[in-house]
Order: sequence, then structure tokens, then C-alpha cells
Amino acid sequence: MVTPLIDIKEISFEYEQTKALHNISMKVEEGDFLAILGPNGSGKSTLLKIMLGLMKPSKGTIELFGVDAKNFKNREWIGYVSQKSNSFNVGFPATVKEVVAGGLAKKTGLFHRLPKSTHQQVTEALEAVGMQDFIGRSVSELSGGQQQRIFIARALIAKPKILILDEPTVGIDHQNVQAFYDMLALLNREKKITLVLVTHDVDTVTDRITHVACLNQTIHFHGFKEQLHTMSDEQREAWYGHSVRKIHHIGGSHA
Ligand SMILES: Nc1ncnc2c1ncn2[C@@H]1O[C@H](COP(=O)(O)OP(=O)(O)OP(=O)(O)O)[C@@H](O)[C@H]1O
Repeated sequence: MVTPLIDIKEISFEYEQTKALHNISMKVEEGDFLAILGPNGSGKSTLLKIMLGLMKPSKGTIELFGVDAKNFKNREWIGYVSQKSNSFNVGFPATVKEVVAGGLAKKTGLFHRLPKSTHQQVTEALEAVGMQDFIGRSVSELSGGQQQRIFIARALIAKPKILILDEPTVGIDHQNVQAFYDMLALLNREKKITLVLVTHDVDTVTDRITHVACLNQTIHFHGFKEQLHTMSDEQREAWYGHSVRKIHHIGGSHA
């Protein structure tokens, strides 16, 4: 049997007074392009942070690449682009090359001279996100969508096997969101990078993903997006409340 990249077993999580996640079990397999969907406050960011090993569940266990998260050493296998990465400090005059090369800092150490091979690695990472022509530009001069691609390149340069993105299209204008998801789908298909993301772009993301997880404290559905129509109206409503009509079309149901 193939080992899942992430295996979450019966986890729960509370923030002091707030119950955020309850008894969640799910696996992320190699090659998945998984979108975690849910209303505001449904625990999506919390779940990502637990997947990343940044927060410990109050109950349950999580295995990363078959190893208990507590003992997992190969952190570079898991890339993360946080929700706030594209709110870049415009006063900080870093170039695209410097920001992307920063993704190697864990390997080289922040203050070591970067080896000659770095330029090639930066170029390859930028090519993967369609930003190779911007290598010498100042990051603060780029649009929100371009900055987000740069931060993905920064995560990619460390050669992760899985990339986790928290609402990556925040700050990207509507017409560029489609192209952004196309770029992610290409990373998934051609570079074989497993992707997990949280998003509110239900309409746009649906064509590109392979799997969906519907979260609202518990998992209401997790599987191939084509099977989402097997959820009953009651299940959808329990998951998403009043906005349920908005997401009716996923998985081929046209209620
Ligand atoms: N640091 C924190 N301290 C206390 N409660 C928190 C904290 N972070 C999140 N919460 C609460 O935990 C619950 C889940 O929050 P979380 O940010 O994971 O939801 P989300 O689905 O990512 O929301 P959104 O779509 O609005 O970003 C919410 O009720 C939230 O108010």
C-alpha cells in the first residue's frame, strides 16, 4: 500500500474557548490536488497549520510521509505559502531573485554566500510559475498576483513534495485568478507536486482540482470532486448553511 503524504487520524483542536476542529480523519495521497472548502471560521486555516505540524491537535495523531509528526524531520518536503505572504512590505527593496533564493535559507543558512548554482535554481523555480522574466525586478513593484507567484517559487526552490497554500488568491484581481489556478494545475500535473489549498474561489478552482474536502469543524465530505454530488441537500446545508446554493454545481449537481 502506498503511504499517504498526510494521514490525519481522529484529530480535534480547541483554542482556549473555541472548538475549531472535531474528530477529523483524512488522508492526502501523492498527486492529489485538494481544495479545502468551508465558510468563514470553519477551521480551514487551523487544519492547514495542523497538517504542517505548526500546531498540535488536542486529540488524535497526524503522520507526515508515514512518520508521526512529532518525529518528522524532512520539513523541506512540505512547502507552505501562508495567507499573508503577498502583503509584502513595499518599503523593503528586495529583488525577485533574493526573495526566491531566500527559500533555500534553511539549507544554506541566511548569511552564507549563495553558491553559483543558486541562479539556475531560482530561474527554474520562476519558470515553474511563469515569472522568469521578472528575476531582476523589485518585488514591491509587482502586482498581488505576481507577488504570490514569487512566493510560490520561493517555496518551490526547496523542492517540496507537497505544497500547502492558504487562500493563495487573496489580493489577486478576478481576471488573473483563472490563470493562477491554471499555473497550480500545471505544477500538479507536470511537476508532480501534491497540492492542498484553502480557498473561497469555489467556482474557479473546481475545474482544476482532483479532490475536495468540505469542512465545518468536522469533515462533511472528502473525496474526488466528481463524487461531491452524492452529498444530500441536508448534508450540504449542515456544511455550508445558507450559502449552499452557491456551491451546488460542484461535482456535476445542478439543483
Ligand atoms: N488564534 C486564535 N485564537 C482563538 N480562536 C481562534 C484563533 N484562530 C482562529 N480561531 C477561531 O477558531 C475557529 C476556526 O478558525 P480558522 O481561522 O481556522 O477558520 P477558517 O475556516 O480558516 O476561517 P476564514 O475562512 O475566515 O479564514 C474560528 O471560530 C476562529 O474564530
